Amino acid sequence: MKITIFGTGYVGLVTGACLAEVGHNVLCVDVDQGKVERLKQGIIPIYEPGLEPIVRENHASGRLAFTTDAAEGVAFGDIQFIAVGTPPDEDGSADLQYVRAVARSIGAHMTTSKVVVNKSTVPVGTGDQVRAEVQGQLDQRGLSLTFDVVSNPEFLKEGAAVNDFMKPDRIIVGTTDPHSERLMRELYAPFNRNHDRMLVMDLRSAELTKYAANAMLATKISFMNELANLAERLGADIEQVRIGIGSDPRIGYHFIYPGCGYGGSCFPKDVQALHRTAREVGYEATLLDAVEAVNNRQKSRLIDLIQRHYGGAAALAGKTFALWGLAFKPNTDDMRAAPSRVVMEALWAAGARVQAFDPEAMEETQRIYGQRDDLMLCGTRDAALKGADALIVCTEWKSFRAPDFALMAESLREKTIFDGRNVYDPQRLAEQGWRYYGIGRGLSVDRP
Ligand SMILES: NC(=O)C1=CN([C@@H]2O[C@H](COP(=O)(O)OP(=O)(O)OC[C@H]3O[C@@H](n4cnc5c(N)ncnc54)[C@H](O)[C@@H]3O)[C@@H](O)[C@H]2O)C=CC1
Ligand SMILES: O=C(O)[C@H]1O[C@H](OP(=O)(O)OP(=O)(O)OC[C@H]2O[C@@H](n3ccc(=O)[nH]c3=O)[C@H](O)[C@@H]2O)[C@H](O)[C@@H](O)[C@@H]1O
Repeated sequence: MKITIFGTGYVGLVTGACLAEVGHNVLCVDVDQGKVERLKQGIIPIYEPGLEPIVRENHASGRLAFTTDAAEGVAFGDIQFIAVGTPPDEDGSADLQYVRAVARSIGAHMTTSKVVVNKSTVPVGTGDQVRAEVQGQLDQRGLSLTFDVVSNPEFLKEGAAVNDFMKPDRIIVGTTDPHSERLMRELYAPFNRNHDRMLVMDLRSAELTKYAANAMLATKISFMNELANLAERLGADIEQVRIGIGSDPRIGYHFIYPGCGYGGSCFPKDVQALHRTAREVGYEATLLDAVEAVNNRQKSRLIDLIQRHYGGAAALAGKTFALWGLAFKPNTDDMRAAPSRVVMEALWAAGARVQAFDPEAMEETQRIYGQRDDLMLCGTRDAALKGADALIVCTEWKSFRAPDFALMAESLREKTIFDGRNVYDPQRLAEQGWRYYGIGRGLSVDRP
């Protein structure tokens, strides 16, 4: 099939590459000329495991092409995917300007029937707006062409995007039109061989399913972080509690890791946007409000622990901290809403210096913060420790899991670790003379 995808970000590029990989012909359109030029040369703008080879191979085979020309894009695909950003507006609602702009482009250029598939995460009712934008352009051109608007939200995770797309848990398709459903079944047939993963529903339900999934996942995390803070005060260890509750199949072990808060481009913005949508229809979503508030507080948890250890914010001036993990999670270079940023910025505000290392997000950190006297980007994990007062872990990259603690003790000025992801064993470290602070590990810290 011939597919056009508007937007070559995490979702658009992964979708394009994976659809081409199974044999479809894909044209990706982006307004960012530099990005399109780099993609044509096989340069991938993001770090995403497994993405580069499939982009290169399918581009070379001619099944995956890139352009900035919207008219060319609209002419190409029977299916027109919208996969552009929906960032938060000032009031927390989703900013739909990019989605609307693509819908207008489609209406402005189409000359034959199309199925417009929205993959961006959008508030309930956006499908109607997309339909109105396309129709508005057709009306202006005096054309009467048939088209359908389908919702097909994406559930991939950064860092595992290719695998998630190739082996989806479910494929949500929001349409009541039989022709669109047939087309979507044909499109996704290669991903649907083992058993039927396609769930067809009305468009509004599909739009809400996406927010419901992200809000539920964010709720699990905030719940665990709330419990972690409680465990700390009660002298319990949240890691034991996590395992204890995870063994109940109704709860499960997945996605209940406490930490220094959830980040990334989606949970923070989607929880906010759903909260905003609720308000618009006269419903106060108390739970969503709490999920967000707990997360915002959690991102400062490491700073609270650090201040407590040193006896207040003023005592941080002149100190140097080694910081491992800048990306908002492992296996990505994405730093959008990363907890590390809250930690670094608070340390700088208190007059401390940071020696940071991340396996993939160093360039992104440089791009965001530029050159600063109080930030040293170090080439290796171990180099970041040299002469620092203590270590802070913000992201649980695999290579941080089993460091040589004896060697670390020689590099650091004090044997102190602030572990925002509970990677290490407090008992073992205590035996080796370390001062260890984790999240919700009441046994390892002085109780207030
Ligand atoms: N990042 C993720 O892991 C996931 C994101 N989503 C959702 O998917 C949507 C896209 O997210 P990302 O891929 O992360 O965004 P992104 O910000 O990485 O990429 C968006 C791309 O769209 C391009 N663009 C903007 N206007 C355009 C236009 N008129 N025509 C063509 N291209 C245009 C931008 O230049 C950019 O390259 C969002 O709604 C997001 O919430 C959904 C699931 C996972
Ligand atoms: O809509 C989206 O964009 C995507 O958002 C999330 O994916 P992503 O943000 O890439 O990453 P996650 O693995 O979900 O992690 C999000 C944040 O939660 C944190 N987290 C995750 C799991 C956990 O148990 N505890 C925890 O603190 C991570 O450290 C990270 O900061 C969802 O998992 C995807 O299904 C969804 O498609």
